[in-house]
Amino acid sequence: MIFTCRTFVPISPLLLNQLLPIKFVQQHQHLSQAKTNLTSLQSPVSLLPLPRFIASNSWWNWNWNSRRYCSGVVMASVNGVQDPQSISYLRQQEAAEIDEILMGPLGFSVDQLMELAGLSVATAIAEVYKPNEHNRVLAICGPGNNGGDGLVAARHLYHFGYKPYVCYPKRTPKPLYNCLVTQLESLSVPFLSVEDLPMDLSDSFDILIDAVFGFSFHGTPRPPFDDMIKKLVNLSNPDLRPSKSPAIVSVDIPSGWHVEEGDSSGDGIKPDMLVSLTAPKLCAKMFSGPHHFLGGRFVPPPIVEKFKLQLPAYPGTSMCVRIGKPPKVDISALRENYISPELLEEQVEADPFDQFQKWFDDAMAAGLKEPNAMSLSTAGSDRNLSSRMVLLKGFDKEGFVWYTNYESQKARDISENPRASLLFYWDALNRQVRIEGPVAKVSEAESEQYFHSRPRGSQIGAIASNQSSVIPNRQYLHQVYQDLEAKYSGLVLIPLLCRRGYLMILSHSQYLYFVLVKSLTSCFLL
Ligand SMILES: NC(=O)C1=CN([C@@H]2O[C@H](COP(=O)(O)OP(=O)(O)OC[C@H]3O[C@@H](n4cnc5c(N)ncnc54)[C@H](OP(=O)(O)O)[C@@H]3O)[C@@H](O)[C@H]2O)[C@H](O)CC1
Ligand SMILES: [K+]
Repeated sequence: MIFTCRTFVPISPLLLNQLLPIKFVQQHQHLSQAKTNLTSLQSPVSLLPLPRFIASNSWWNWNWNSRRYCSGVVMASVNGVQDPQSISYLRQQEAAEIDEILMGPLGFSVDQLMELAGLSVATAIAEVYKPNEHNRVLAICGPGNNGGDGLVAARHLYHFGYKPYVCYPKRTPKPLYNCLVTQLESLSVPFLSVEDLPMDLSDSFDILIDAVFGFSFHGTPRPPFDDMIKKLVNLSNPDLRPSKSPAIVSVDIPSGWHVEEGDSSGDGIKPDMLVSLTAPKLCAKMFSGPHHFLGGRFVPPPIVEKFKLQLPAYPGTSMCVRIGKPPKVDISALRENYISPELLEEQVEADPFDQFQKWFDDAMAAGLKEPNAMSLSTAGSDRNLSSRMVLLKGFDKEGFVWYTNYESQKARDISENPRASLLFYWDALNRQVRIEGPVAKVSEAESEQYFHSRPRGSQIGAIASNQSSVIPNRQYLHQVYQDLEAKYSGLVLIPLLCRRGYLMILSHSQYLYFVLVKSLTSCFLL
Protein backbone atom coordinates (compact mmCIF):
# COMPACT_ATOMS: atom_id res chain seq x y z
CA MET A 1 0.00 0.00 0.00
CA ILE A 2 1.38 3.39 -0.89
CA PHE A 3 0.55 6.64 0.79
CA THR A 4 1.21 9.99 -0.60
CA CYS A 5 1.76 12.91 1.67
CA ARG A 6 1.38 16.25 0.04
CA THR A 7 1.99 19.57 1.56
CA PHE A 8 2.52 23.08 0.36
CA VAL A 9 5.58 25.14 0.96
CA PRO A 10 5.55 27.97 3.49
CA ILE A 11 5.95 31.06 1.42
CA SER A 12 4.62 34.56 1.51
CA PRO A 13 0.83 34.92 1.26
CA LEU A 14 1.30 36.76 -2.04
CA LEU A 15 3.01 33.79 -3.56
CA LEU A 16 0.74 31.36 -1.92
CA ASN A 17 -2.04 31.51 -4.45
CA GLN A 18 0.44 31.29 -7.18
CA LEU A 19 2.18 28.24 -5.80
CA LEU A 20 -0.86 26.40 -4.53
CA PRO A 21 -0.55 23.73 -7.17
CA ILE A 22 3.02 22.99 -6.11
CA LYS A 23 3.37 20.01 -3.87
CA PHE A 24 6.10 17.75 -2.82
CA VAL A 25 5.35 14.14 -2.70
CA GLN A 26 6.74 11.67 -0.26
CA GLN A 27 6.10 7.99 -0.60
CA HIS A 28 5.23 5.94 2.44
CA GLN A 29 5.02 2.22 2.37
CA HIS A 30 2.92 1.38 5.38
CA LEU A 31 -0.56 2.12 6.53
CA SER A 32 0.67 2.68 10.06
CA GLN A 33 2.93 5.44 8.78
CA ALA A 34 0.03 7.02 6.95
CA LYS A 35 -2.10 6.89 10.05
CA THR A 36 0.63 8.66 11.92
CA ASN A 37 0.70 11.31 9.25
CA LEU A 38 -3.03 11.61 9.37
CA THR A 39 -2.97 12.18 13.09
CA SER A 40 -0.22 14.72 12.86
CA LEU A 41 -2.13 16.59 10.21
CA GLN A 42 -5.07 17.08 12.52
CA SER A 43 -3.23 20.19 13.57
CA PRO A 44 -1.75 21.08 10.21
CA VAL A 45 -0.67 24.48 11.41
CA SER A 46 2.34 22.72 12.89
CA LEU A 47 3.53 22.06 9.38
CA LEU A 48 3.38 25.73 8.59
CA PRO A 49 5.47 27.27 11.29
CA LEU A 50 5.91 30.70 9.79
CA PRO A 51 3.86 33.37 11.54
CA ARG A 52 2.80 34.69 8.14
CA PHE A 53 0.33 31.83 7.92
CA ILE A 54 -2.96 32.65 9.45
CA ALA A 55 -4.55 29.24 9.34
CA SER A 56 -4.56 26.05 7.40
CA ASN A 57 -6.83 23.27 6.40
CA SER A 58 -6.16 19.66 5.62
CA TRP A 59 -7.73 17.31 3.16
CA TRP A 60 -7.66 13.64 2.69
CA ASN A 61 -8.76 11.33 0.00
CA TRP A 62 -8.62 7.68 -0.63
CA ASN A 63 -8.41 6.37 -4.09
CA TRP A 64 -10.20 3.04 -3.94
CA ASN A 65 -8.65 1.57 -7.03
CA SER A 66 -5.04 2.26 -6.36
CA ARG A 67 -5.62 2.09 -2.58
CA ARG A 68 -3.58 5.17 -2.14
CA TYR A 69 -4.08 7.76 0.55
CA CYS A 70 -3.30 11.35 -0.07
CA SER A 71 -2.99 13.94 2.59
CA GLY A 72 -2.40 17.56 2.13
CA VAL A 73 -2.34 20.95 3.70
CA VAL A 74 -3.79 23.92 1.95
CA MET A 75 -3.81 27.48 3.10
CA ALA A 76 -7.18 29.03 3.52
CA SER A 77 -8.87 31.57 5.68
CA VAL A 78 -10.64 28.90 7.65
CA ASN A 79 -12.03 29.16 11.13
CA GLY A 80 -8.92 29.28 13.24
CA VAL A 81 -9.20 26.49 15.77
CA GLN A 82 -7.08 28.02 18.46
CA ASP A 83 -5.32 26.22 21.23
CA PRO A 84 -6.84 27.45 24.53
CA GLN A 85 -3.49 26.88 26.24
CA SER A 86 -1.62 29.32 24.07
CA ILE A 87 -3.83 32.36 24.45
CA SER A 88 -3.90 35.09 27.08
CA TYR A 89 -6.40 35.30 29.92
CA LEU A 90 -7.04 38.60 31.70
CA ARG A 91 -7.40 39.40 35.35
CA GLN A 92 -10.36 41.59 36.34
CA GLN A 93 -8.10 44.57 36.90
CA GLU A 94 -6.45 44.19 33.49
CA ALA A 95 -9.83 43.98 31.74
CA ALA A 96 -10.94 47.23 33.39
CA GLU A 97 -7.62 48.88 32.56
CA ILE A 98 -7.89 47.89 28.89
CA ASP A 99 -11.38 49.36 28.82
CA GLU A 100 -10.04 52.62 30.20
CA ILE A 101 -7.18 52.83 27.73
CA LEU A 102 -9.44 52.03 24.79
CA MET A 103 -11.90 54.71 25.79
CA GLY A 104 -9.24 57.16 26.89
CA PRO A 105 -6.01 57.66 24.96
CA LEU A 106 -6.97 55.31 22.15
CA GLY A 107 -10.03 57.33 21.25
CA PHE A 108 -12.79 54.74 21.23
CA SER A 109 -16.26 55.50 22.48
CA VAL A 110 -18.25 53.06 24.57
CA ASP A 111 -20.98 53.07 21.91
CA GLN A 112 -18.51 51.87 19.31
CA LEU A 113 -17.03 49.12 21.44
CA MET A 114 -20.43 47.94 22.56
CA GLU A 115 -21.64 47.81 18.97
CA LEU A 116 -18.66 45.68 17.98
CA ALA A 117 -19.01 43.49 21.05
CA GLY A 118 -22.74 42.91 20.46
CA LEU A 119 -22.13 42.18 16.78
CA SER A 120 -19.47 39.64 17.73
CA VAL A 121 -21.91 37.91 20.05
CA ALA A 122 -24.58 37.81 17.36
CA THR A 123 -22.20 36.43 14.72
CA ALA A 124 -20.87 33.76 17.09
CA ILE A 125 -24.44 32.69 17.85
CA ALA A 126 -25.31 32.62 14.15
CA GLU A 127 -22.26 30.48 13.45
CA VAL A 128 -23.45 27.73 15.77
CA TYR A 129 -27.23 28.07 16.11
CA LYS A 130 -29.05 28.49 12.82
CA PRO A 131 -32.16 30.69 12.91
CA ASN A 132 -34.38 28.05 11.35
CA GLU A 133 -33.73 25.72 14.29
CA HIS A 134 -33.06 28.16 17.11
CA ASN A 135 -35.30 31.07 16.33
CA ARG A 136 -36.61 32.41 19.65
CA VAL A 137 -33.90 34.23 21.54
CA LEU A 138 -34.25 35.81 24.97
CA ALA A 139 -31.55 38.35 25.85
CA ILE A 140 -31.38 38.80 29.62
CA CYS A 141 -29.63 42.11 30.13
CA GLY A 142 -28.02 43.46 33.27
CA PRO A 143 -27.43 47.06 34.36
CA GLY A 144 -23.92 47.57 32.95
CA ASN A 145 -22.12 47.36 29.64
CA ASN A 146 -22.53 43.59 29.54
CA GLY A 147 -26.28 44.24 29.42
CA GLY A 148 -25.65 46.79 26.64
CA ASP A 149 -23.83 44.11 24.64
CA GLY A 150 -26.93 41.95 25.02
CA LEU A 151 -29.18 44.72 23.67
CA VAL A 152 -26.91 45.23 20.66
CA ALA A 153 -26.71 41.47 20.02
CA ALA A 154 -30.51 41.21 20.11
CA ARG A 155 -30.77 43.90 17.41
CA HIS A 156 -28.28 42.18 15.12
CA LEU A 157 -29.94 38.82 15.67
CA TYR A 158 -33.24 40.34 14.58
CA HIS A 159 -31.62 41.34 11.30
CA PHE A 160 -30.07 37.87 10.97
CA GLY A 161 -33.55 36.33 10.98
CA TYR A 162 -34.04 35.42 14.65
CA LYS A 163 -37.00 36.40 16.83
CA PRO A 164 -35.44 38.20 19.81
CA TYR A 165 -37.09 39.07 23.13
CA VAL A 166 -35.45 41.17 25.80
CA CYS A 167 -35.65 41.13 29.57
CA TYR A 168 -34.02 44.30 30.88
CA PRO A 169 -35.25 44.80 34.43
CA LYS A 170 -32.85 47.51 35.65
CA ARG A 171 -32.56 50.00 32.84
CA THR A 172 -29.62 52.34 32.90
CA PRO A 173 -30.88 55.92 32.44
CA LYS A 174 -28.17 57.02 30.02
CA PRO A 175 -28.65 58.16 26.40
CA LEU A 176 -26.69 55.17 25.02
CA TYR A 177 -28.96 52.64 26.69
CA ASN A 178 -32.14 54.59 25.96
CA CYS A 179 -31.18 54.63 22.28
CA LEU A 180 -30.50 50.89 22.25
CA VAL A 181 -33.95 50.31 23.74
CA THR A 182 -35.57 52.65 21.21
CA GLN A 183 -33.81 50.86 18.35
CA LEU A 184 -35.19 47.52 19.54
CA GLU A 185 -38.66 48.96 20.05
CA SER A 186 -38.61 50.25 16.48
CA LEU A 187 -38.15 46.62 15.42
CA SER A 188 -41.10 45.62 17.63
CA VAL A 189 -38.83 43.45 19.75
CA PRO A 190 -40.90 42.54 22.84
CA PHE A 191 -39.54 43.62 26.24
CA LEU A 192 -40.54 41.21 29.00
CA SER A 193 -40.56 42.09 32.66
CA VAL A 194 -39.22 39.60 35.20
CA GLU A 195 -42.83 38.82 36.13
CA ASP A 196 -43.70 38.20 32.46
CA LEU A 197 -41.04 35.56 32.11
CA PRO A 198 -42.49 32.07 31.91
CA MET A 199 -41.66 29.77 34.80
CA ASP A 200 -40.02 27.36 32.46
CA LEU A 201 -37.90 29.24 29.96
CA SER A 202 -37.25 26.05 28.01
CA ASP A 203 -40.76 26.02 26.51
CA SER A 204 -40.59 29.51 25.11
CA PHE A 205 -37.03 30.07 23.94
CA ASP A 206 -34.38 28.31 21.89
CA ILE A 207 -31.47 30.52 22.97
CA LEU A 208 -30.94 32.43 26.21
CA ILE A 209 -28.34 35.18 26.09
CA ASP A 210 -26.81 35.73 29.49
CA ALA A 211 -25.81 39.38 29.34
CA VAL A 212 -26.37 40.05 33.03
CA PHE A 213 -22.88 40.65 34.40
CA GLY A 214 -19.49 41.07 32.81
CA PHE A 215 -16.06 41.73 34.18
CA SER A 216 -17.21 44.26 36.82
CA PHE A 217 -19.26 41.69 38.71
CA HIS A 218 -18.35 41.29 42.38
CA GLY A 219 -19.83 39.61 45.43
CA THR A 220 -23.01 37.57 45.07
CA PRO A 221 -25.88 38.48 42.74
CA ARG A 222 -28.47 40.86 44.18
CA PRO A 223 -32.19 41.00 43.24
CA PRO A 224 -33.68 40.81 40.72
CA PHE A 225 -30.70 39.18 39.05
CA ASP A 226 -30.26 36.48 41.67
CA ASP A 227 -33.51 34.77 40.63
CA MET A 228 -32.77 35.15 36.95
CA ILE A 229 -29.38 33.58 37.37
CA LYS A 230 -31.00 30.76 39.36
CA LYS A 231 -33.30 30.06 36.41
CA LEU A 232 -30.27 29.79 34.15
CA VAL A 233 -28.49 27.59 36.69
CA ASN A 234 -31.48 25.22 36.85
CA LEU A 235 -31.57 25.00 33.09
CA SER A 236 -27.94 24.02 32.97
CA ASN A 237 -28.23 21.45 35.77
CA PRO A 238 -28.15 18.02 34.10
CA ASP A 239 -30.59 16.64 36.71
CA LEU A 240 -33.15 19.42 36.30
CA ARG A 241 -32.52 20.19 32.67
CA PRO A 242 -35.50 19.39 30.45
CA SER A 243 -34.89 17.17 27.42
CA LYS A 244 -35.18 20.05 24.99
CA SER A 245 -33.64 23.01 26.72
CA PRO A 246 -32.50 26.28 25.23
CA ALA A 247 -28.85 26.92 24.54
CA ILE A 248 -27.31 29.30 27.07
CA VAL A 249 -24.90 31.83 25.61
CA SER A 250 -22.89 33.86 28.11
CA VAL A 251 -21.47 37.20 27.09
CA ASP A 252 -17.88 37.67 28.28
CA ILE A 253 -18.41 36.01 31.69
CA PRO A 254 -20.98 33.42 32.79
CA SER A 255 -23.01 35.68 35.10
CA GLY A 256 -22.45 34.96 38.75
CA TRP A 257 -19.05 33.38 38.14
CA HIS A 258 -16.08 34.98 39.86
CA VAL A 259 -14.25 36.91 37.13
CA GLU A 260 -10.96 35.20 37.95
CA GLU A 261 -11.80 32.08 39.92
CA GLY A 262 -14.78 31.06 37.83
CA ASP A 263 -17.46 28.73 39.13
CA SER A 264 -15.49 27.59 42.15
CA SER A 265 -18.53 26.16 43.96
CA GLY A 266 -19.68 24.31 40.87
CA ASP A 267 -23.22 25.64 41.42
CA GLY A 268 -23.13 28.35 38.76
CA ILE A 269 -24.40 28.66 35.21
CA LYS A 270 -22.99 26.11 32.78
CA PRO A 271 -23.33 27.85 29.47
CA ASP A 272 -23.22 26.03 26.16
CA MET A 273 -21.44 28.96 24.58
CA LEU A 274 -19.15 31.62 25.97
CA VAL A 275 -18.29 34.64 23.86
CA SER A 276 -15.26 36.27 25.46
CA LEU A 277 -14.70 39.90 24.50
CA THR A 278 -11.35 41.54 23.78
CA ALA A 279 -9.51 38.65 25.47
CA PRO A 280 -10.84 35.83 27.66
CA LYS A 281 -10.95 36.55 31.36
CA LEU A 282 -9.28 34.10 33.75
CA CYS A 283 -12.60 32.43 34.62
CA ALA A 284 -12.91 31.28 30.99
CA LYS A 285 -10.29 28.63 31.74
CA MET A 286 -13.03 26.82 33.66
CA PHE A 287 -15.50 26.96 30.80
CA SER A 288 -16.21 23.41 29.71
CA GLY A 289 -19.08 23.94 27.27
CA PRO A 290 -18.82 23.04 23.62
CA HIS A 291 -18.47 26.50 22.09
CA HIS A 292 -15.94 29.09 23.21
CA PHE A 293 -15.58 32.09 20.92
CA LEU A 294 -13.62 35.29 21.10
CA GLY A 295 -15.18 38.50 19.80
CA GLY A 296 -14.39 42.18 19.82
CA ARG A 297 -12.20 42.50 16.80
CA PHE A 298 -10.98 45.93 17.71
CA VAL A 299 -7.87 45.41 19.81
CA PRO A 300 -5.17 47.75 18.52
CA PRO A 301 -1.42 46.96 18.70
CA PRO A 302 -0.68 49.25 21.69
CA ILE A 303 -3.00 47.14 23.84
CA VAL A 304 -1.60 43.89 22.50
CA GLU A 305 1.91 45.08 23.27
CA LYS A 306 1.23 46.60 26.65
CA PHE A 307 -0.61 43.55 27.98
CA LYS A 308 1.50 41.05 25.99
CA LEU A 309 -1.66 39.54 24.59
CA GLN A 310 -1.57 36.30 22.64
CA LEU A 311 -4.80 36.36 20.73
CA PRO A 312 -6.04 34.10 17.97
CA ALA A 313 -6.27 35.41 14.43
CA TYR A 314 -9.77 36.18 13.22
CA PRO A 315 -10.59 34.35 10.02
CA GLY A 316 -11.35 36.44 6.95
CA THR A 317 -13.70 39.26 7.79
CA SER A 318 -15.33 37.44 10.69
CA MET A 319 -16.14 39.24 13.93
CA CYS A 320 -15.50 36.15 16.00
CA VAL A 321 -13.09 33.26 16.21
CA ARG A 322 -13.53 29.89 17.84
CA ILE A 323 -11.18 28.94 20.65
CA GLY A 324 -10.50 25.22 20.91
CA LYS A 325 -11.91 22.48 18.79
CA PRO A 326 -15.57 22.36 17.79
CA PRO A 327 -17.43 19.43 19.31
CA LYS A 328 -17.54 16.18 17.37
CA VAL A 329 -20.66 15.91 15.28
CA ASP A 330 -22.70 12.97 14.19
CA ILE A 331 -22.35 13.36 10.45
CA SER A 332 -25.53 11.40 9.79
CA ALA A 333 -27.45 13.95 11.85
CA LEU A 334 -26.22 16.93 9.85
CA ARG A 335 -29.08 18.22 7.83
CA GLU A 336 -30.37 21.46 6.42
CA ASN A 337 -33.90 22.61 6.22
CA TYR A 338 -34.54 22.15 2.51
CA ILE A 339 -36.29 25.35 1.57
CA SER A 340 -35.84 26.46 -2.01
CA PRO A 341 -38.03 28.25 -4.47
CA GLU A 342 -39.28 26.04 -7.27
CA LEU A 343 -37.42 25.91 -10.53
CA LEU A 344 -40.05 25.83 -13.24
CA GLU A 345 -39.46 24.93 -16.84
CA GLU A 346 -40.83 28.23 -18.08
CA GLN A 347 -38.29 30.08 -15.92
CA VAL A 348 -35.24 28.63 -17.61
CA GLU A 349 -33.65 30.09 -20.71
CA ALA A 350 -33.83 28.15 -23.96
CA ASP A 351 -30.08 28.58 -24.43
CA PRO A 352 -28.07 26.88 -21.67
CA PHE A 353 -25.29 29.45 -21.90
CA ASP A 354 -27.80 32.23 -21.24
CA GLN A 355 -29.07 30.24 -18.29
CA PHE A 356 -25.53 29.76 -17.01
CA GLN A 357 -24.84 33.49 -17.41
CA LYS A 358 -28.00 34.27 -15.46
CA TRP A 359 -27.08 31.98 -12.57
CA PHE A 360 -23.47 33.11 -12.60
CA ASP A 361 -24.65 36.73 -12.36
CA ASP A 362 -26.87 35.74 -9.44
CA ALA A 363 -23.90 34.12 -7.71
CA MET A 364 -21.84 37.28 -8.23
CA ALA A 365 -24.66 39.52 -7.02
CA ALA A 366 -25.08 37.38 -3.90
CA GLY A 367 -21.46 38.12 -3.05
CA LEU A 368 -20.44 34.47 -3.03
CA LYS A 369 -16.75 33.90 -2.57
CA GLU A 370 -15.13 32.68 -5.79
CA PRO A 371 -18.32 31.80 -7.67
CA ASN A 372 -16.01 30.65 -10.48
CA ALA A 373 -14.64 27.83 -8.34
CA MET A 374 -15.62 24.51 -9.84
CA SER A 375 -14.87 20.88 -9.35
CA LEU A 376 -13.15 19.37 -12.38
CA SER A 377 -13.35 15.60 -12.76
CA THR A 378 -11.24 13.67 -15.20
CA ALA A 379 -10.37 10.04 -15.86
CA GLY A 380 -7.36 8.80 -17.80
CA SER A 381 -7.08 5.62 -19.80
CA ASP A 382 -7.05 3.61 -16.57
CA ARG A 383 -10.60 4.96 -15.98
CA ASN A 384 -9.76 6.05 -12.47
CA LEU A 385 -11.70 9.22 -11.77
CA SER A 386 -10.21 12.16 -9.92
CA SER A 387 -11.68 15.51 -8.98
CA ARG A 388 -10.18 18.75 -7.81
CA MET A 389 -11.25 22.38 -7.51
CA VAL A 390 -10.11 24.77 -10.22
CA LEU A 391 -11.16 28.24 -11.30
CA LEU A 392 -13.22 28.98 -14.37
CA LYS A 393 -11.44 31.68 -16.32
CA GLY A 394 -14.04 32.45 -18.92
CA PHE A 395 -17.00 31.15 -20.83
CA ASP A 396 -18.84 31.96 -24.00
CA LYS A 397 -20.98 30.06 -26.44
CA GLU A 398 -17.98 27.95 -27.39
CA GLY A 399 -17.36 26.57 -23.98
CA PHE A 400 -15.89 26.94 -20.52
CA VAL A 401 -12.25 27.74 -20.07
CA TRP A 402 -9.79 26.91 -17.31
CA TYR A 403 -6.04 26.70 -17.12
CA THR A 404 -3.69 24.04 -16.03
CA ASN A 405 -0.16 22.90 -16.48
CA TYR A 406 -0.10 20.38 -19.32
CA GLU A 407 2.02 18.10 -17.18
CA SER A 408 -0.45 17.92 -14.31
CA GLN A 409 -2.41 14.80 -13.57
CA LYS A 410 -5.61 16.32 -14.91
CA ALA A 411 -3.88 17.28 -18.14
CA ARG A 412 -2.47 13.77 -18.46
CA ASP A 413 -5.96 12.35 -17.93
CA ILE A 414 -7.38 14.67 -20.55
CA SER A 415 -4.68 13.79 -23.08
CA GLU A 416 -5.64 10.14 -22.68
CA ASN A 417 -9.37 10.70 -22.45
CA PRO A 418 -10.41 14.17 -23.62
CA ARG A 419 -13.59 14.47 -21.62
CA ALA A 420 -14.32 16.16 -18.32
CA SER A 421 -17.07 16.98 -15.90
CA LEU A 422 -17.41 20.36 -14.21
CA LEU A 423 -19.52 21.09 -11.16
CA PHE A 424 -20.37 24.50 -9.81
CA TYR A 425 -21.96 24.53 -6.36
CA TRP A 426 -23.48 27.78 -5.18
CA ASP A 427 -24.54 26.76 -1.72
CA ALA A 428 -26.16 30.00 -0.60
CA LEU A 429 -28.39 29.94 -3.67
CA ASN A 430 -29.16 26.23 -3.39
CA ARG A 431 -27.96 25.78 -6.93
CA GLN A 432 -25.51 23.62 -8.74
CA VAL A 433 -24.63 23.29 -12.41
CA ARG A 434 -23.16 20.17 -13.96
CA ILE A 435 -21.38 20.42 -17.27
CA GLU A 436 -20.09 17.35 -19.03
CA GLY A 437 -18.46 17.02 -22.40
CA PRO A 438 -15.36 16.84 -24.54
CA VAL A 439 -12.30 18.94 -23.85
CA ALA A 440 -9.79 20.52 -26.23
CA LYS A 441 -6.75 22.70 -25.85
CA VAL A 442 -7.16 26.36 -26.64
CA SER A 443 -4.84 28.12 -29.01
CA GLU A 444 -1.31 28.92 -27.97
CA ALA A 445 -1.99 32.61 -28.52
CA GLU A 446 -4.86 32.53 -26.06
CA SER A 447 -2.79 30.53 -23.64
CA GLU A 448 0.07 32.97 -23.84
CA GLN A 449 -2.21 35.96 -23.45
CA TYR A 450 -3.59 34.49 -20.26
CA PHE A 451 -0.16 33.60 -18.93
CA HIS A 452 1.05 37.17 -19.36
CA SER A 453 -2.12 38.60 -17.85
CA ARG A 454 -1.23 36.94 -14.53
CA PRO A 455 0.75 38.76 -11.84
CA ARG A 456 4.50 38.32 -12.30
CA GLY A 457 4.79 36.20 -9.15
CA SER A 458 2.10 33.86 -10.47
CA GLN A 459 3.95 33.48 -13.74
CA ILE A 460 7.17 32.55 -11.96
CA GLY A 461 5.24 30.30 -9.58
CA ALA A 462 3.64 28.52 -12.52
CA ILE A 463 7.02 27.85 -14.09
CA ALA A 464 8.53 26.77 -10.79
CA SER A 465 5.68 24.38 -10.21
CA ASN A 466 6.18 21.02 -11.75
CA GLN A 467 2.78 19.76 -10.73
CA SER A 468 2.23 16.26 -9.42
CA SER A 469 5.92 15.46 -9.57
CA VAL A 470 8.18 14.36 -6.76
CA ILE A 471 10.52 16.98 -5.32
CA PRO A 472 13.02 16.55 -2.52
CA ASN A 473 11.68 19.09 -0.01
CA ARG A 474 10.21 22.53 0.51
CA GLN A 475 13.56 24.23 0.31
CA TYR A 476 14.00 22.94 -3.21
CA LEU A 477 10.89 24.78 -4.27
CA HIS A 478 12.00 27.99 -2.57
CA GLN A 479 15.28 27.71 -4.37
CA VAL A 480 13.70 27.12 -7.78
CA TYR A 481 11.46 30.11 -7.24
CA GLN A 482 14.29 32.37 -6.17
CA ASP A 483 16.48 31.25 -9.06
CA LEU A 484 13.72 32.00 -11.55
CA GLU A 485 13.06 35.37 -9.95
CA ALA A 486 16.74 36.26 -10.34
CA LYS A 487 16.88 34.88 -13.87
CA TYR A 488 13.95 36.98 -15.10
CA SER A 489 14.65 40.09 -13.05
CA GLY A 490 15.72 42.11 -16.10
CA LEU A 491 12.96 40.85 -18.40
CA VAL A 492 9.65 42.61 -18.87
CA LEU A 493 7.99 39.53 -20.39
CA ILE A 494 8.69 36.17 -18.83
CA PRO A 495 8.93 33.55 -21.56
CA LEU A 496 6.28 30.87 -21.50
CA LEU A 497 8.89 28.11 -21.96
CA CYS A 498 7.99 24.68 -23.20
CA ARG A 499 5.26 23.88 -20.70
CA ARG A 500 3.08 26.57 -22.15
CA GLY A 501 -0.52 25.58 -22.19
CA TYR A 502 -2.49 26.22 -19.05
CA LEU A 503 -5.70 26.27 -20.93
CA MET A 504 -8.31 23.82 -22.04
CA ILE A 505 -11.71 24.35 -23.40
CA LEU A 506 -14.93 22.48 -23.11
CA SER A 507 -16.18 23.00 -26.58
CA HIS A 508 -19.54 21.30 -26.49
CA SER A 509 -22.34 21.80 -24.09
CA GLN A 510 -24.71 19.08 -24.88
CA TYR A 511 -24.58 17.98 -21.25
CA LEU A 512 -25.41 20.97 -19.17
CA TYR A 513 -27.54 20.38 -16.09
CA PHE A 514 -29.02 23.13 -14.01
CA VAL A 515 -29.90 21.71 -10.68
CA LEU A 516 -31.72 23.27 -7.79
CA VAL A 517 -30.38 21.45 -4.81
CA LYS A 518 -32.29 21.00 -1.57
CA SER A 519 -35.57 21.18 -3.40
CA LEU A 520 -38.08 18.62 -4.56
CA THR A 521 -38.34 20.03 -8.06
CA SER A 522 -34.84 20.26 -9.18
CA CYS A 523 -33.07 19.23 -12.32
CA PHE A 524 -33.20 20.65 -15.81
CA LEU A 525 -31.16 19.16 -18.55
CA LEU A 526 -30.67 21.68 -21.30
N1 LIG B 1 -13.28 46.28 26.40
C1 LIG B 1 -14.23 45.42 26.23
O1 LIG B 1 -13.97 44.28 26.06
C2 LIG B 1 -15.59 45.85 26.25
C3 LIG B 1 -16.51 45.14 26.97
N2 LIG B 1 -17.76 45.50 27.11
C4 LIG B 1 -18.64 44.80 28.00
O2 LIG B 1 -18.64 45.50 29.19
C5 LIG B 1 -18.56 44.57 30.26
C6 LIG B 1 -18.10 45.27 31.49
O3 LIG B 1 -19.02 46.28 31.70
P1 LIG B 1 -19.23 47.04 33.07
O4 LIG B 1 -20.29 48.01 32.85
O5 LIG B 1 -17.94 47.50 33.57
O6 LIG B 1 -19.69 45.89 34.06
P2 LIG B 1 -20.83 44.81 34.08
O7 LIG B 1 -21.60 44.79 32.85
O8 LIG B 1 -20.16 43.59 34.52
O9 LIG B 1 -21.84 45.25 35.21
C7 LIG B 1 -21.66 46.28 36.10
C8 LIG B 1 -22.99 46.50 36.81
O10 LIG B 1 -23.31 45.34 37.51
C9 LIG B 1 -23.59 45.68 38.86
N3 LIG B 1 -23.16 44.61 39.74
C10 LIG B 1 -21.93 44.19 40.00
N4 LIG B 1 -21.95 43.17 40.85
C11 LIG B 1 -23.25 42.97 41.18
C12 LIG B 1 -23.92 42.08 42.03
N5 LIG B 1 -23.26 41.20 42.74
N6 LIG B 1 -25.26 42.11 42.08
C13 LIG B 1 -25.96 43.01 41.37
N7 LIG B 1 -25.37 43.93 40.57
C14 LIG B 1 -24.02 43.89 40.46
C15 LIG B 1 -22.84 46.93 39.10
O11 LIG B 1 -23.48 47.62 40.13
P3 LIG B 1 -22.64 48.11 41.42
O12 LIG B 1 -23.64 48.87 42.21
O13 LIG B 1 -22.18 46.89 42.11
O14 LIG B 1 -21.52 48.91 40.90
C16 LIG B 1 -22.95 47.64 37.77
O15 LIG B 1 -24.18 48.31 37.68
C17 LIG B 1 -17.69 43.52 29.76
O16 LIG B 1 -17.78 42.34 30.49
C18 LIG B 1 -18.22 43.39 28.35
O17 LIG B 1 -19.35 42.56 28.30
C19 LIG B 1 -18.25 46.71 26.39
O18 LIG B 1 -19.53 46.57 25.94
C20 LIG B 1 -17.41 47.00 25.18
C21 LIG B 1 -15.95 47.06 25.51
K1 LIG C 1 -22.61 37.58 31.11
